[in-house]
Amino acid sequence: MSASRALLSNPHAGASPTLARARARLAAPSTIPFARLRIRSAILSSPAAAAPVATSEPKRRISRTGSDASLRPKPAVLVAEKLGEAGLDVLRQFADVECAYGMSPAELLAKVAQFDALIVRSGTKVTREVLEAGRGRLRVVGRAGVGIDNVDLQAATEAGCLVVNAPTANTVAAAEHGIALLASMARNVSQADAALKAGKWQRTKYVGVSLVGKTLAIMGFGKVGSEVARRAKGLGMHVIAHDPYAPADKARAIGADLVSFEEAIAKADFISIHMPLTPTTSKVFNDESFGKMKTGVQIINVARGGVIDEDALVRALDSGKVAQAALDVFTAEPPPKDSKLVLHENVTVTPHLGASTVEAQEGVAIEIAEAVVGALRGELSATAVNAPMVPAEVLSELAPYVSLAEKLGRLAVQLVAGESGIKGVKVVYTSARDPDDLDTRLLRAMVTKGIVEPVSSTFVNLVNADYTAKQRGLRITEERVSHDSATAEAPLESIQVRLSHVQSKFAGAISDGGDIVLVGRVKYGVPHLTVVGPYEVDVSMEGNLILCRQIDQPGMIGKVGNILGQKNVNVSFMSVGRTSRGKQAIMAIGVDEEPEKETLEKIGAIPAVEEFVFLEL
Ligand SMILES: NC(=O)c1ccc[n+]([C@@H]2O[C@H](COP(=O)([O-])OP(=O)(O)OC[C@H]3O[C@@H](n4cnc5c(N)ncnc54)[C@H](O)[C@@H]3O)[C@@H](O)[C@H]2O)c1
Ligand SMILES: O=C(O)[C@H](O)COP(=O)(O)O
Repeated sequence: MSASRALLSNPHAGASPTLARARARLAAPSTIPFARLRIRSAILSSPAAAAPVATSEPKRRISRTGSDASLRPKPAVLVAEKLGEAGLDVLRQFADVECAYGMSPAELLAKVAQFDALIVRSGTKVTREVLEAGRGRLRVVGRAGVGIDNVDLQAATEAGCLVVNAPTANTVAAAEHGIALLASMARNVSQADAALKAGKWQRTKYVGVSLVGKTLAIMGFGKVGSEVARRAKGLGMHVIAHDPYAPADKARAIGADLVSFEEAIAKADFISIHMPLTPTTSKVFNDESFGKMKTGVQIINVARGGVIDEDALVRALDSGKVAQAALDVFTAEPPPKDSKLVLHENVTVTPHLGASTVEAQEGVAIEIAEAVVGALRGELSATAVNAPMVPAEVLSELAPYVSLAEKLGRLAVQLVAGESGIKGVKVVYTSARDPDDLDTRLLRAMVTKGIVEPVSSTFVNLVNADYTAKQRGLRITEERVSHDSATAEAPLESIQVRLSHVQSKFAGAISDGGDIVLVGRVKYGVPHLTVVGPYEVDVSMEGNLILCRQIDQPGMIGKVGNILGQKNVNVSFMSVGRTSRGKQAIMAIGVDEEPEKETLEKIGAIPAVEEFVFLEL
């Protein structure tokens, strides 16, 4: 069995022979490059043992953890924002803890190199500079909360620094804050309160609207959104939800109907936003979407400010299209003092208080403290959001398959129709290798990454993939098919990703069994897409892809190529697959850049073309 396989084995199985071998290899510094040893040490070994302190190391405080470890310094943890006492207690049992709240960026930069771990909330920017300054010592960043948009994950990964968060402990607090804003906004509580304190008794001016029987649209049906839905049902509201990736049965169980974005915003009396800030959701609430809402709609946002175009919201409030908004989060935090949005008379604001309850802060503090201590001990973390821990030789063999697995997942999720939730994912590996010689955990993780990351703020890696899939109700099953080949040189022949019983925005991707099916293989080290639904194609998975289903007839390649060529869109690959001559065919076209909407529409307007879809790889 190869060493690479050993390192992909279950890390929790401490006594397993594979892990023992992996550890033995790592314990032999003469054969392991230092960088790899350091990466590994962040996951499995005791940090102090794995990274002995050089005598020249500056400012390292030495305190003793007991006779057994009398030569080991305790790790040092810097807590940069208010953390609950229960969490601090957990940390203090293991590490030297310094709480330095309210540091300026310069103070943080000056201090960070003295610590093994840094804990922040959303108010501290953990920038590339901070991570560079901590390089060599800082090994863990703990985000005491969900959103990690204030941590430069790429820089952390490059610096070999593990980032962990606390994704569950503040869910209920955020949901309760959403409900508080909903009720308070509907009854003008903040405006009436301010007026009365200014001496005005205005009973007629502040007549509110009732919640019972009204339609609430939950935009983003994840942890917080589904808890808001539960509570709104209790208030007698009719709840609809939009989340293209949420399981429909979870929504049904709560009594919410999953609908399209358009339907949700058109039908809602109240809209509550709970989607993460991603390139797709950035400013998704804009002039166009406000225009499609009911006049007098009321909007709550406790997710991230950037999902709303704030200037457009001011315009919608001024015109009366949006009657009121209640906002806990802003594009810039804190927002400018003269922000028209914050000062608008029909807007209720709170300073990012969603997670700020006594209970949530204690819960988050414990959740993050345990995650940070575990990471410092070198254990695998269920809430790691990055983890550069696959050794080089494993990656060099699996790298193209890792990329293939992620790209198949990424393509598959983009083929899912807006209203349908993903229920089950099946990954089929065809390989000539003995099953024991192929650990598919990394590949499965990458399929999950491909499916989840385009639609969420979650970062998926080898450590947190299964956890993430479970959290999202994604059932991933795997099957191995033996490939009768003379050589087992290549680890895999092909990978198939199958999304069961979903609707697709591209009917050609649906196989006979009603599933979205994609198959890919590695050719000359490059991932290729080889099957879409029932069609065989062969297209390199680089850049972007246009899939086009048409009646099989001569001249189609020329027509499509011409349209793209006229618009200077470079075609990298083109492949046609068909079920039988003269019937339907699929054209897979690799393009270097995204064609303009009109160019794609021209392709769609070719009479023989039945459907097309543009996909980002
Ligand atoms: N105000 C606060 O203090 C506070 C507290 C907790 C969470 N949050 C924020 O709330 C948001 C949700 O948190 P969560 O823990 O529920 O996350 P989550 O990942 O559990 O849920 C997010 C949901 O949004 C869905 N989604 C992704 N793209 C979408 C799209 N284009 N349209 C509709 N839905 C889409 C995802 O499928 C997922 O189900 C995050 O941005 C988080 O940072 C804020
Ligand atoms: O993402 C989160 O967890 C919330 O936005 C809370 O942020 P906070 O920890 O700064 O309150």
